[in-house]
Amino acid sequence: MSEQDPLPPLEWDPEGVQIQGFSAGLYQIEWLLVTIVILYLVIMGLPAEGGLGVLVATISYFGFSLLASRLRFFGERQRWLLALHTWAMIGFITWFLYGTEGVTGPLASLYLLAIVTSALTLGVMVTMLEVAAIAACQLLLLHLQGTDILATDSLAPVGTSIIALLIVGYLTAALVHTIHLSNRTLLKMASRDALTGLFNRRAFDDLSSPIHEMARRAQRPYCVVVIDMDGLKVINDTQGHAAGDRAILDLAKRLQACKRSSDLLARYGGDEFVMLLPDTDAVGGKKMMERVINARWHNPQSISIGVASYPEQGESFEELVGHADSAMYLSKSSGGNRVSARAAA
Ligand SMILES: Nc1nc2c(ncn2[C@@H]2O[C@H](COP(=O)(O)OP(=O)(O)OP(=O)(O)O)[C@@H](O)[C@H]2O)c(=O)[nH]1
Repeated sequence: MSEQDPLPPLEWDPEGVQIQGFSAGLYQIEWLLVTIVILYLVIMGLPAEGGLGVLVATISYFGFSLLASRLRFFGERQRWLLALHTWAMIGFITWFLYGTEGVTGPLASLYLLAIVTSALTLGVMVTMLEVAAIAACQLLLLHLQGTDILATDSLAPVGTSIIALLIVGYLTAALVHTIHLSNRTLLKMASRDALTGLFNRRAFDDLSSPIHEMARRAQRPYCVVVIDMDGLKVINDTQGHAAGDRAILDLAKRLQACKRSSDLLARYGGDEFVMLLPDTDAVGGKKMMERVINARWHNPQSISIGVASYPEQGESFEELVGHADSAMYLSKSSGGNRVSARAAA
């Protein structure tokens, strides 16, 4: 049996959670944009020329944003939906500036809302692409206003606003990237056991909950297994704590090498490990753990194992952990290095 990397893949998706969490903020930004536009129109009045177009665009954009928030687009955590929102924002702002002839005025800073939204969620590349698109839109608007876009005087205000967008977009995207990296590190630290690199108890309990839910819905079995090392205290006392640590790490590697990729393994604390075997009934779970006991392994530690299976031996995950733990103590009191299964409830 070959030894494998004891680190299972990180199964959470912090980026996806971040995108989903941002959806509420996105609607606030969109409504802020609509509020500013409506306030402007109330104070300044509709432009004499093209006023109807501006009004229709504002109402359509507000409708789009409202519909998107009601339909809960971001339940799927998809980036392209966010990109669609930012491009729609840029389109609406461009149309509004066209209608109000405000391309060189303070209203051009509305583009910041789209750029910040994009930088927070879509990364540097997309944000820079959007800045370039905004520059093209501004030049087009100047051209449509009859300005010579090659003249230095007309390029200066566009250049100033584009540089501001570049700085804000780049810095925001870079900061978000750094925060994202540190979130990953924190998540890893919070979900892994430092000695073995396996999931810790908190992560195991969190990851088990959807597996239990799926098994309940599909009426499929699964097994919870508790594994406890025999005699670790003696190793610690006679060979030192470092030898005890090595024994724990070695058992982690052995369990990792014996399990299937779909099985969940964690260090529950001290010398206790826990496994969840999806789609496995009581007979299969016991057989699998007997294979672990009998696996050819250099210097194998004696271990006591308890197995409890869903749904025969418990309706809830917590109940199964309790039963697997009692079965493990049965193995220990019977001499150790064996597997016991909880009798059907
Ligand atoms: N080296 C080391 N020892 C640990 C670690 N965590 C817990 N222990 C020690 O492991 C020992 C576990 O003691 P017990 O629960 O009596 O387990 P045991 O000696 O294996 O005895 P039985 O479980 O009854 O077979 C304690 O002495 C703990 O201090 C660890 O990370 N490293």
